[in-house]
Amino acid sequence: MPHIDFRKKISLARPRPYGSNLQRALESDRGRIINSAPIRRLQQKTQVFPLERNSAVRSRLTHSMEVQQVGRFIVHSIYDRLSENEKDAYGLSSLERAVESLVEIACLMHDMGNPPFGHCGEDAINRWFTKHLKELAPMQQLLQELSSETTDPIIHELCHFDGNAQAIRLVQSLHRFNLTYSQAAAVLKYTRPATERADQVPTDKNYLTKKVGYYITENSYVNSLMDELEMAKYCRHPLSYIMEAADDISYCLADLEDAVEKRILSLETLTEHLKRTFAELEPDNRPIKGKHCFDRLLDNVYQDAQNDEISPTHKFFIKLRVEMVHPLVNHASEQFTNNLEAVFNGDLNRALIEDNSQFHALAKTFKQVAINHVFNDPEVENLELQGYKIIGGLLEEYRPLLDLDTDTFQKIVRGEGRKLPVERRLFNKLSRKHVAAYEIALKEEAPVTNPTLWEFYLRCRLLQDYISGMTDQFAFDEYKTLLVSD
Ligand SMILES: Nc1nc2c(ncn2[C@H]2C[C@H](O)[C@@H](COP(=O)(O)OP(=O)(O)OP(=O)(O)O)O2)c(=O)[nH]1
Ligand SMILES: [Mg+2]
Repeated sequence: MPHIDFRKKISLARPRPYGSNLQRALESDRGRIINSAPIRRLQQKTQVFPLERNSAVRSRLTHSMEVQQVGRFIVHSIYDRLSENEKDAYGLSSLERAVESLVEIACLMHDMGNPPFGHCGEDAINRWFTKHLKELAPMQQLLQELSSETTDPIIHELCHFDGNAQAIRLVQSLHRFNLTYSQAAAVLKYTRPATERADQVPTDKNYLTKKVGYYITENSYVNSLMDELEMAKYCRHPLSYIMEAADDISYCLADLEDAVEKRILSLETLTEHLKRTFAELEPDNRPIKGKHCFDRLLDNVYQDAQNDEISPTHKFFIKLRVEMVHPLVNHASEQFTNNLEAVFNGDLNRALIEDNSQFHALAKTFKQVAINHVFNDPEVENLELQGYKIIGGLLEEYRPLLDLDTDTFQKIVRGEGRKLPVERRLFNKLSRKHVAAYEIALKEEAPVTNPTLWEFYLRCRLLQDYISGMTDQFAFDEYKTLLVSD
């Protein structure tokens, strides 16, 4: 086995270096993230149910805290699995606290770039740009002047807004958190630059690149991070696999618990759906390592819950979590150590728990039941349609800013837009932080040679930053305010 030394992947290096103690550096990363506005905003962002008023139902923040807990658990399980000699050989002996902290904070951060209204928020941004980008006045002009080789990657990128790429942008360009590269790399879930199409990437990296990972504005940052941590092109940081597994394990159960809390499913129908779906995926229904087979296990959990006089639902999910989280965590940690070389190199082209095992079938069962019986609930779909309307409507309202030519927009930025009363007022509503990032990027060396294209790209990004940074409630309120006359 080639040399595996985790000290190469877990280090003090950061864009603006300081200090010499790894533990203190990571404490400082923790502090900056926990005290940050993007983390606080997760409390009003959709996990599954948009604009949810029932506070017992998960927001992205409560979900992220649960992911943190599972992430920690996987780290402990990995360390328990390795002998002292192995830990020494892999450079992991003195890194347990560091790994635990990096994973916990990566888990807390993993959704911070997600827009309001969850999945449909991302989709709504991309639908709007796909439909309208080429109609915007500056783009029409650029399409006439420049070759498609120059414009295509930029168009591709602006039509592929992604919450994961936005998290990297928040870390580097919008908040300048100056995190250790190791901390940021643990959140870098996909490794494809947004200017590249999925079919341009080698097939042995197709999972790692199935979605865009980072934008052109963070390209040089990600290149430095990859150099510093010896990550090859399209490869990941090993700890990102743990963050991903913790997310998968957490939400597959939590989404169903929320559905029961919202009375979309009863415990009885949920139990039936789970049994039926698992039987389709695993017809031989073998006992789950050291436990009963899934049917029997579910029956026991269900019966126990019925005997609880105060809260059968609470009891059901506590028991189900105990029964499911342990095997799934053990499986994730086993996959991590069994595939240590590929995980270390970041070229394991799949998620840890997605290995066609019985555990994979378990996680898939929970996700499948949510897809078939929760996400398509009429109430959820109605709220999502509202989400589409709100995001699309907001972008439409801000469209006048994207129709201006560079010089006119620059006048507004300089406060000289008196003759453009609507555009000036719209501009004044944008976040100063986002505008500052736009202005800084314009002063720095441009990765795109045509200055008009680059400015227009940054202006579109500015709008995407603003809209995606909103909470569900803020987006809804803004929409009502701006469309008051309609
Ligand atoms: N309402 C609704 N929720 C969904 C749908 N599909 C997935 N979800 C939920 C399941 C999870 O709680 C959560 C996952 O959110 P993410 O946007 O982070 O997706 P995921 O982590 O699977 O993908 P990623 O690789 O991070 O882009 O969204 C859907 O079609 N409708
Ligand atoms: Mg995600």
